[in-house]
Amino acid sequence: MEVVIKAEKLSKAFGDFIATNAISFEVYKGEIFGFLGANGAGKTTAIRMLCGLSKPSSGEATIAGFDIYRETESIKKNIGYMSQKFSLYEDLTVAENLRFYGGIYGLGRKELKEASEAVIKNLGLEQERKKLVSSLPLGWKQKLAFSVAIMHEPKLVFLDEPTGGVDPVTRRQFWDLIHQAAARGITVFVTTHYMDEAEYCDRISMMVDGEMKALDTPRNLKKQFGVDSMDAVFYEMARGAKRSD
Ligand SMILES: Nc1ncnc2c1ncn2[C@@H]1O[C@H](COP(=O)(O)OP(=O)(O)OP(=O)(O)O)[C@@H](O)[C@H]1O
Repeated sequence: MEVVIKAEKLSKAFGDFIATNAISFEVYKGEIFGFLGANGAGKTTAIRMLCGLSKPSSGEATIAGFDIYRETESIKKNIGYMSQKFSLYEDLTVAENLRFYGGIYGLGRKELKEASEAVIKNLGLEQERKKLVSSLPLGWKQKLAFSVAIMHEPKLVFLDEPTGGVDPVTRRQFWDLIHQAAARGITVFVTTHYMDEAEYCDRISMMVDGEMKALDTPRNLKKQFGVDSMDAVFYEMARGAKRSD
């Protein structure tokens, strides 16, 4: 299996406080990897290091084979990123947003046109292409934002609570898009607070107080804890946590 993320004892301290404490794990090509943990568990800090945005205090990691200390430019070209706070330009149309971001990702004219058409068709936005993004429902904006984040076919996409605030049906549709991307070989690294979503991941890791306390398939984790839902696994893991953010 091709390793897309490899982290070894990756740590980040802010003064005396260790936000992320010696986490080690691997994520494979095309895998949907859930990165769970209560607020303040250290997820965002870890993602920032993996994207090459923040220098670790210690430890090693590679993303698509590139070193997170020395090859951050190559990492940026090979990843996509979307968070709940990531917003498209509300005062640009759907088509203009696609053109704008495609340009930033360095797509050529022909590639950009093809990729934009593919997104519009896949999301069924043919009638909306000339509408301002501000006029779209939140769920559509999120689906569009995700599609934009993978327009350049990155090896890996980071999704930081991508579905916050939308209803279960729309979340389900969003996850269909995630599965499509993974089936094309894009690795998906996703944080969520929704435990129904955790069930859709191939493997789940659980961060507690900066440490990675569990890493397995949802099925094995439920078995390990003798419970029948990811909700119960999460509760069992998080209830001993000291941090409350
Ligand atoms: N720049 C910083 N300086 C000091 N402390 C920080 C800094 N960034 C994060 N922290 C602390 O590190 C801990 C982990 O924060 P982090 O944002 O990584 O958690 P998280 O798991 O992503 O939580 P959330 O789900 O709320 O985003 C928190 O206690 C936070 O206050």
